[in-house]
Amino acid sequence: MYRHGTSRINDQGHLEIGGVDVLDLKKQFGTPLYVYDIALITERANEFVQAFKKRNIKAQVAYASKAFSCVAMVQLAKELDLSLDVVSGGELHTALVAGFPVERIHFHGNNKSYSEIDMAVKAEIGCFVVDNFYEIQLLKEITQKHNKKVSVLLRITPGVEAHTHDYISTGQEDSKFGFDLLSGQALEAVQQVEDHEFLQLLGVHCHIGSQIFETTGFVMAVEKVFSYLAEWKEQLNYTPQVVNLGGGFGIRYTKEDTPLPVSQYVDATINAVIEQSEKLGIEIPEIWIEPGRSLVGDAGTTLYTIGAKKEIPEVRHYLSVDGGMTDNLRPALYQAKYEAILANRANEVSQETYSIAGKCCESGDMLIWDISLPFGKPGDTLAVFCTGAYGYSMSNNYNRIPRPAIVFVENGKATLVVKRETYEDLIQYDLTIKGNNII
Ligand SMILES: Cc1ncc(COP(=O)(O)O)c(C=O)c1O
Ligand SMILES: N[C@@H](CCCC[NH3+])C(=O)O
Repeated sequence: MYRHGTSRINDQGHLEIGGVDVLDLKKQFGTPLYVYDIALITERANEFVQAFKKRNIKAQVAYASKAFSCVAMVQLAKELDLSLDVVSGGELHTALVAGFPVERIHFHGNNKSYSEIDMAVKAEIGCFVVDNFYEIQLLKEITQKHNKKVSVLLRITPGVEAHTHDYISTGQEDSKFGFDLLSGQALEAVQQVEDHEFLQLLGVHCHIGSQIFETTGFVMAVEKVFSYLAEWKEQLNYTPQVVNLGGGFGIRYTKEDTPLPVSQYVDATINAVIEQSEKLGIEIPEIWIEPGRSLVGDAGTTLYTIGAKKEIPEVRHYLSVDGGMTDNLRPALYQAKYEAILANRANEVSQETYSIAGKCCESGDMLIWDISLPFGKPGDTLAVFCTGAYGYSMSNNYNRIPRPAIVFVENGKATLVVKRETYEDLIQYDLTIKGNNII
């Protein structure tokens, strides 16, 4: 077993995370269950923060809460001195309820609604990452209405294609996100923001994609951004206070993945920003980044109970679990790969190649296509690793399956932070038809 954070096999041959035997977690909270290793999230956050501190660079490390948002996670991000990236009214509401310092909240999104912007302006959040002209227009109206100034970063599409799955690369020119550079849209946006009394232009933002294993894309993005900053300096005498390079730092899901140490990503971007600033003759701007997956991905493990088995001789051996694409959409959406073990017999030798099926009425609801495990039987506990990012946050109720509970584990203690959904929760918005009356 590859060791993630505090995970280990204990004397009973069970998987243990954060000093807690996962079979005790199963007994107490049931399955499927998302388990988060808090020491590992803390370690990752510190790695990012220290990588900037070491270089004496002014920075903000904003946790991209789309990766995993719930009140307890946002509270943890606050404790870890991170900033917070939100992309919707819902994520913003979670942050406000969690008491996250508003000045460190950054609001993203390619189609923020009037009411979402209104909510954020009233809350006096730290900055808007503005995506398009419609949003500039809404911001003008809403800031004027409340007589409040807001800080703005302009999101641009740098035209850099990161080597990742098509659906998760966002920096290429043909993207729904951000202002286009080539056509002059970005320059026009700078002018519009600069000219408005309630909008303060802090700088630029770009994000080239997700699950990236090399530094080249980030360096190229910096070079591209600065080539345009040169133009803006010359034409508008504008220099940025902040350059935000987004998130996207890859993690190890399986042995095919080869992520770099956090400091290597950070150092490469710092070096590129310093080099380009010197070339341009401007003060080094603050560098902001937005890691999501790399802060919480490998800290999450999902526990399932194995139920049905189906053996098709010489074709495939299926093991079905009590969750699937409802709690982890990534295999179905991106053909994402995961590693897993039998958590109740973790020392036993693998004897069989299995395919792990979810319980949804969907042939594509497969969590893992091929994995070697000891002989599996109903009641065994399967632990799937690295499910901490975009698992719970993309979970759904397909087939009216309730969402799992979430526990945080640390120093031998487990804390329930999100309750398991119930069947009653599932029908809470349903109205009953009686005769012609909906009640
Ligand atoms: C603008 C922006 N920032 C940050 C992130 C977080 O990315 P990741 O979870 O890959 O670090 C994303 C998602 O790709 C994003 O779109
Ligand atoms: N949800 C995606 C990443 C999208 C990142 C957000 N821009 C994933 O699971 O990998």
